[in-house]
Amino acid sequence: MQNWVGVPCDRKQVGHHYFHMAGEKYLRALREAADALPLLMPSLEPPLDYWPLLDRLDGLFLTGAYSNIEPHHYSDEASYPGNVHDPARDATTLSIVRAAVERGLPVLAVCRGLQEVNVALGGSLYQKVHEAGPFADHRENTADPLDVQYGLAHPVALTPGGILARAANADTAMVNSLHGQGIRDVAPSLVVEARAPDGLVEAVRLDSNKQFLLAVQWHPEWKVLENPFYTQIFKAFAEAMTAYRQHKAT
Ligand SMILES: N[C@@H](CCC(=O)NCCCC(=O)O)C(=O)O
Repeated sequence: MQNWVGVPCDRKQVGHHYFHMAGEKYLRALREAADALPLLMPSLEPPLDYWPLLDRLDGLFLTGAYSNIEPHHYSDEASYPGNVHDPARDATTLSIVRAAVERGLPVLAVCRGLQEVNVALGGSLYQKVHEAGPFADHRENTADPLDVQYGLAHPVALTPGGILARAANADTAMVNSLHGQGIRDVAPSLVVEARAPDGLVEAVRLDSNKQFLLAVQWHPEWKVLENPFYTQIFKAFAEAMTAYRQHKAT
């Protein structure tokens, strides 16, 4: 049986109207590397009541997005001028992450998704990693061709015994890098799964062996089947969803 994965949408204006959308590369990766059925979840405001749907899902997947979480969700700092926000997505994802954790639903989160997981569970973010202390600039050069933007950019050190060290079968891996924000304080219920050479937290998991929740700052969905490490991340998510579905049925 195929696993059903909920994918919260971005809310974006196209022309005169608002649309609810998710990037196709994420949906394809879920189908091709996790053999899952992705189901889009609109981000209306106020948020829809997704509690009954969560009973039917086998997993939750949080995509990346160009928008940034509004800082009032994690600090009293003002947002900087020109910062792009999506308050409808914030309202949807922050509550769904907490609901998913409450019920043990497997979660895989990418880039903005990692930032949402950390904020939903009580952590905080740097609004501009490249202006915060010792960190490198983790942003892509938007003038580069896409294959360069999403190409391997730096190594990450993987926590021994973690989900990612198992997926890579190694203690380091190369990843891409396309983000301006990043984790400042790790949420109390999360542990670090990977760090960049400058010390920035690049991946976290739930500090409990009872539930699969993995969040990564890079983009494993990019050409997922061409990169064995990226493929294994989606396979680990698929295995967790199957185990969860089978347990639900008993
Ligand atoms: N805006 C945040 C998150 C970055 C991110 O998720 N980028 C994704 C871009 C589009 C895509 O590939 O889906 C930040 O800058 O930190």
